[in-house]
Amino acid sequence: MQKTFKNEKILFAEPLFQCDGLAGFTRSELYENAIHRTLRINQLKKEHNWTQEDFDIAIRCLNYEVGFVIHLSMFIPAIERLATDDQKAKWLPLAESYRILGTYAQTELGHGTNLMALETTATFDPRTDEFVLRTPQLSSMKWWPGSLGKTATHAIVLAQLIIGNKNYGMNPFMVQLRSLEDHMPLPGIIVGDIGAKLGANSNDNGFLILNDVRIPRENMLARNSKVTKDGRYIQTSTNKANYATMVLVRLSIIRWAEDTIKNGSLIAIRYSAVRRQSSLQAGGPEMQVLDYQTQQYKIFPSLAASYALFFTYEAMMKEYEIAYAQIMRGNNQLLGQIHGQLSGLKAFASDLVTYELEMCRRSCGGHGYLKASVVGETLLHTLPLVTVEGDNTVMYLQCARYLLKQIAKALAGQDVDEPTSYLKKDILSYTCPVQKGEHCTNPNYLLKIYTQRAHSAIASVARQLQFDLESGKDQSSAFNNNLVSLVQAAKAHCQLCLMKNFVESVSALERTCSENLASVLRQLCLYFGLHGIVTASGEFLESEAIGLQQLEWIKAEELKSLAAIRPNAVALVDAFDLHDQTVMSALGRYDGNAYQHLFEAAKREPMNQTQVPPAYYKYLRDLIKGQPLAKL
Ligand SMILES: CC(C)(COP(=O)(O)OP(=O)(O)OC[C@H]1O[C@@H](n2cnc3c(N)ncnc32)[C@H](O)[C@@H]1OP(=O)(O)O)[C@@H](O)C(=O)NCCC(=O)NCCSC(=O)CCCCCCCCCCCCCCC(=O)O
Ligand SMILES: Cc1cc2nc3c(=O)[nH]c(=O)nc-3n(C[C@H](O)[C@H](O)[C@H](O)COP(=O)(O)OP(=O)(O)OC[C@H]3O[C@@H](n4cnc5c(N)ncnc54)[C@H](O)[C@@H]3O)c2cc1C
Repeated sequence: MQKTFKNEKILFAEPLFQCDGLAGFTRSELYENAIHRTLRINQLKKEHNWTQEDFDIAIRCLNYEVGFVIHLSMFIPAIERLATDDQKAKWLPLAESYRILGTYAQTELGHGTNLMALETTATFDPRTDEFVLRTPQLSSMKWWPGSLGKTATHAIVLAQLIIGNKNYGMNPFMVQLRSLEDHMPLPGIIVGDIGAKLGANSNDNGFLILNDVRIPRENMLARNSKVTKDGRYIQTSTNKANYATMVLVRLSIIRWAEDTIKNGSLIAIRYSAVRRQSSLQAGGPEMQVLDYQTQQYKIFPSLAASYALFFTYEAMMKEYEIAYAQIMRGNNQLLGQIHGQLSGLKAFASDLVTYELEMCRRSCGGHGYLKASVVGETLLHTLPLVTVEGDNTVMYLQCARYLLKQIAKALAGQDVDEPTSYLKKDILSYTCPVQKGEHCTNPNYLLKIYTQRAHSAIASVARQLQFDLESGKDQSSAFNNNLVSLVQAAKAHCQLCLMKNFVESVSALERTCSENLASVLRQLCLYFGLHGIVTASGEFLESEAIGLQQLEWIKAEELKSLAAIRPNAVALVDAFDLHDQTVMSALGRYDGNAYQHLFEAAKREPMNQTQVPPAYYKYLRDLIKGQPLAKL
């Protein structure tokens, strides 16, 4: 599924990219190693004439265990999206050649979600033609930005623009943090690392205090708004245009989520094919645990999610490219649509994979708790995806806000955006397409069920909001009263998007691939659809997209499809074409020698490098020999 990386052999021939050693690394070593890796990939890019796409795939092959993540994923894209042509000409070549190292400093100790409430100020001083940047109190210090702690020489700082006594809202400013001579913080800047995290510890997420730091007026990134020498504020685009970098990163998170769940499902499925435990027949040979229906029930959702997210990322990438091209030409017509879609899908994708990865970990039994299994490590690395780039609840609510606008348009007989075109249908004329058991095997029927459920969830919360407003509640309490239903409506829309992308992509592939392959993909798509209905059955029933009889058929078909997927499960994860060095798991190796690799990993354990541990001489010797213990 991943475009085969023709240079994989070159990459993994280097000891630097052989990951087995990372487990015993300290934070400093992880940090240094990550930087070393990115610089070496850059050298390889030059040595072998790799394209930017090759470079990006190399980073994915290394599971993003590289340095300068925010420099590459936010700092450079922010310059591209928020700077004028002159500013781009000045900063992009420096950033692209790593002569300046950047971060995106938006979140503060006191606020991450509510951007309007950010406290950092950039006050224009017309006497010197400068902005004065200030974090006025403890809660205003920047807190979290990746690479800020120890690496970044520059930051794009998001701050409230103040001219005279007037606040013109959040705007981006290029601020130099450290000397390019000796890397020391510049005057007025206090900067450091925020401390160890649950995962992603190669990254130096940092804090930043700005004490009246002066930057030239030209350092305000001025593609969307600028300040003239005489202190006039000129806005050339919507104030939301400065949020453009976040939209891109939300798209990247869908891909990140896809990559991690592919790893998880691959490890769980390969290991479950190797692992034998018990038997259903007395005295019979022990079964591969993958043959237990319960094991399939635990793991196949992650297999199906891997493919669903792959197709959804591809579809969203196309939508994004169209929107981005328009936006860069100054046409913001698609801004609301792409923001609404990507905020919901970022949340849905990250929710889905963090849940399923834990299922993958559990399916590996005790060995899943070993670092060498890598599933747990992957989960820890993936957990922040539900928070970064907008907490998921808040992102669902952004998506819901978009859906409410769309349904209002539909009800008023106006045109709606293509991804919400289903809202134009007559919701009352729906009849469930599944009228007998065998109808459940038609993915297009399931798609109709998903559509009705999403439509109904959105219509229902829109009605309830209307009712609350008409009963005298003010706007904000009416909204607060319906937040849970709004999130549910957004989830229903996102789940429909995944199902739709899956069904449409498989139909498109059917035209070009063999019937054997097509039928395997159709089966997986069908399973994805059935499983989604069963896990949210309450909502599907409540929306009357299905009745109890349909649920019974769908449940039965879901179980049947587990058995149908089983013979192809290993091939379906092999098809991800992931190198052992990418997956890094002792349990999920291509050769299936899970036990041998686990033992090798144990032998490499630093604790095993001496037979007798230092603690023996300190405590154990006297204890074992019955000697009185020294005062401890
Ligand atoms: C959207 C908000 C929640 C609210 O914003 P406002 O207060 O301005 O909204 P309003 O309610 O007034 O208006 C809503 C209005 O605006 C439109 N809108 C909102 N956002 C956008 C947008 N992006 N584009 C277009 N339009 C937008 C919306 O549609 C409404 O329009 P209408 O009025 O017409 O209806 C906002 O405050 C918000 O977005 N908050 C979230 C903040 C956020 O996302 N911060 C991100 C900080 S950077 C970050 O987190 C970086 C993460 C690292 C990413 C690396 C890749 C992931 C890897 C993670 C895994 C390992 C980690 C390794 C890296 C590391 O450690 O760093
Ligand atoms: C690993 C990692 C890397 C990061 N990298 C960066 C970076 O490079 N640059 C950067 O600027 N930031 C970065 N961040 C910060 C990140 O963007 C924020 O943490 C994120 O946007 C969430 O904001 P918050 O922490 O303020 O959460 P909060 O908003 O405080 O959320 C706390 C709780 O309140 C709820 N809540 C908040 N507002 C609402 C609302 N309006 N309605 C309903 N519920 C609400 C949330 O759902 C959540 O349950 C990073 C964070 C992490 C964990």
